[in-house]
Amino acid sequence: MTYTLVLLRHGESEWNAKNLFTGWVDVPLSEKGIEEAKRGGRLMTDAGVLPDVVHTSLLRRAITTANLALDAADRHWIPVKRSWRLNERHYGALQGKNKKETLEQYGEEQFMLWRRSYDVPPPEIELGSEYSQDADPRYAGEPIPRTEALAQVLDRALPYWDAEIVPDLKAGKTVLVAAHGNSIRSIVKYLDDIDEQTIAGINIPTGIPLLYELDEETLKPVTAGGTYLDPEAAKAAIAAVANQGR
Ligand SMILES: O=C(O)[C@@H](CO)OP(=O)(O)O
Repeated sequence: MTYTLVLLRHGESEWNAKNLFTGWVDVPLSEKGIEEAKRGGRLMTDAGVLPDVVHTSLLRRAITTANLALDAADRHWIPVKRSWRLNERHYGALQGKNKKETLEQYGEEQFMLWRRSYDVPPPEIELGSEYSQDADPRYAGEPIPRTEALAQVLDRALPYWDAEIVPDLKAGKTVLVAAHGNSIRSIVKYLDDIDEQTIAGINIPTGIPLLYELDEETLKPVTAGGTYLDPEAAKAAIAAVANQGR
C-alpha cells in the first residue's frame, strides 16, 4: 500500500506577474493564476486524485488556489488546516523588490545565492517597514523570521510535516498541500533526499499538481521526484521560474 500526497504551488500571483520578490507579502492571484488554480483542480479530477484533507499556508495566494482547485474538483467541502509553517520562504529585505533590477544591481552570483543557495539568506527586513509582517495579527505569538534561506524553511516546515501531515497520510487520507515555490522545494528536498547543490536547480511550477505516492513503511516516494499531473506544461513552467529576473 502507498499513501497519496499532492503538492500544489499556488497559481500565478500578481507579484509573480510583476516579477517582484514576494515571500510573506500577502498578494492575490492574477487572472492567469485563478485559471491555473481551477485547471489544477480539473487535473486532479481527471487523474482520479481526490483530496480528503487540505493543508495550506496563511497566505491568500495558497488559500485561494486551494479553494478554487478543490471547487473545480468538487472537493470544496473537505477539512482544511493552515499554518505559517507552510508559508513561502521569507525573502527578508528583498520583499517588494523587482527581480530583474536586483539581478542588475547585485550581479548574477549574489542574485542566485539569495534566490537558490541552500543556506545564504537575504539581508533581514527592517521591522515596521512596508513589506514586513512583524505587526500582522495572523503571526502573533509565533517565532516569525526576518529573513530565511531554504534551510530555515525546511527547519520550520518539518515540525508541521511530522505533527500534522504525516498523521493524515497514515490515516490513509489523500493529502493536498497548497503552498509555495520554496516551501514546496523544502518538502521535496526532504522527501527525495536531495542534496544542497542539486536542490538549487529544482523549481516548482505554478498551479500544476505534483503527485507523490509514498511507501507506507518509510514514507519515502515510490517514484523519485513524484509525477506532475501535466508533465508537458510543467516542463515549460519550470523553465520560466528558473529564468525569472532575466
Ligand atoms: O518571490 C518569491 O517569493 C518566490 C516565489 O515567487 O520567488 P523565487 O522563485 O525567486 O524564490
